[in-house]
Amino acid sequence: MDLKSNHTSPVLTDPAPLGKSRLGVHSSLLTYSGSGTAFPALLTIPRRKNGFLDDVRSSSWLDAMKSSSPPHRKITKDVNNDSPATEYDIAYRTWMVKYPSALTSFEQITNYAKGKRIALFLDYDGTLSPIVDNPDCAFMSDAMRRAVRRVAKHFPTAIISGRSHDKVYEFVGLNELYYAGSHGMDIMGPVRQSVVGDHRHGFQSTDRQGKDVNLFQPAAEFLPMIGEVLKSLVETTKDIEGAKVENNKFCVSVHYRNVDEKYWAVVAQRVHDILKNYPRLRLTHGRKVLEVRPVINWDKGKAVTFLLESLGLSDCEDVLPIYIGDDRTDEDAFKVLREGNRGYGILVSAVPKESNAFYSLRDPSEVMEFLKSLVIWRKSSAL
Ligand SMILES: O=P(O)(O)OC[C@H]1O[C@H](O[C@H]2O[C@H](CO)[C@@H](O)[C@H](O)[C@H]2O)[C@H](O)[C@@H](O)[C@@H]1O
Repeated sequence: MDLKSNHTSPVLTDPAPLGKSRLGVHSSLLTYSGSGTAFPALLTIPRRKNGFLDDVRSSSWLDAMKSSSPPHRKITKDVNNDSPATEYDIAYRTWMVKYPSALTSFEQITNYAKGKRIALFLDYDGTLSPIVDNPDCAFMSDAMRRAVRRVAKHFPTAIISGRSHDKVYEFVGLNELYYAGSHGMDIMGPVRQSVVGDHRHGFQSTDRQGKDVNLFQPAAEFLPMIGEVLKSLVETTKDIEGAKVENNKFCVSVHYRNVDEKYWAVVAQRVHDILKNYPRLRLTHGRKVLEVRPVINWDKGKAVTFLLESLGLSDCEDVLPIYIGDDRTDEDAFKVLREGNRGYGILVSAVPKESNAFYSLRDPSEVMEFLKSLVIWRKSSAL
């Protein structure tokens, strides 16, 4: 694949081929065992001549869909309490040896942060707001909003979300932050002439308060294509009960959280069939969501690098970026921080999973506790 290595253009010149590498789909098909009557009357089953649903019936595809958002489990927090530790508790605690809690390791983190400027990057869904069935109702609590507002007073803070920029701003509603929507493909950052000049996708604008800002939209040319695909996806999933298509401006999310598991393969197949016609778009798995996005060399990791540059905080020994996120797409940011030995990724997860993060937090309530602790630490260290 020939990437334009020039930092100014993240657009791929040679679209990735359809198939395994692009869609994560294996060619080995599982037999479609259900009959037409197993589906609701409204649902048209995409059938192939050989009686198989192709591609997406592969076990890896469905496994990825199933494992994309494990059910929340209660962890026995207190090691000394009376209830016996379950196998799951033990597995989680073992996992935490590798990814220690950012709360219990707080002193270690702040010791390292002494004399450094912390830059904070936060994912939204599953990090600042709990995962809920209806994506339109993923509100963050007032207490969390206060915690984010306070932390942003002390450290430059940005939200990097898969949602559209406008939607995530609507949920968070704080003007003291920087926002990057569409997995970092729609960034509103501080004005720094050199950064705009360096990037052909950047331009100056004003924010909601009339303040000068830099906008960076590396996938701008994909807007018409995304609009077209959005329409097709809405149309093709409209008869699947519970399926929901969300417009994230430069990306499209197809939610299957509320679809009966028996029909997940149908959702995947329909999405796959549409995307066959769009080699410049790719599909990634989020938490019970299929995310359609442009094939460009840009992700949350690149967005972190871009924002650090915009904030004048890149290549500074005295800067410690901390990124907190729960999703697969956050791994790109964790990786950038880990590989560059630049800062800490903190994975929000209640279940053990492999990650490029250094630390972990169990859920948004622990994220809030961590943010509050940062503020207390900063205030006390300023005395
Ligand atoms: O990068 P993020 O801010 O984490 O956004 C990723 C996706 O988050 C949202 O979906 C997820 O949260 C929903 C609300 O809790 C939940 O219903 C859904 O199952 C999750 O996948 C958002 O709706 C997507 O568009 C984002 O891509």
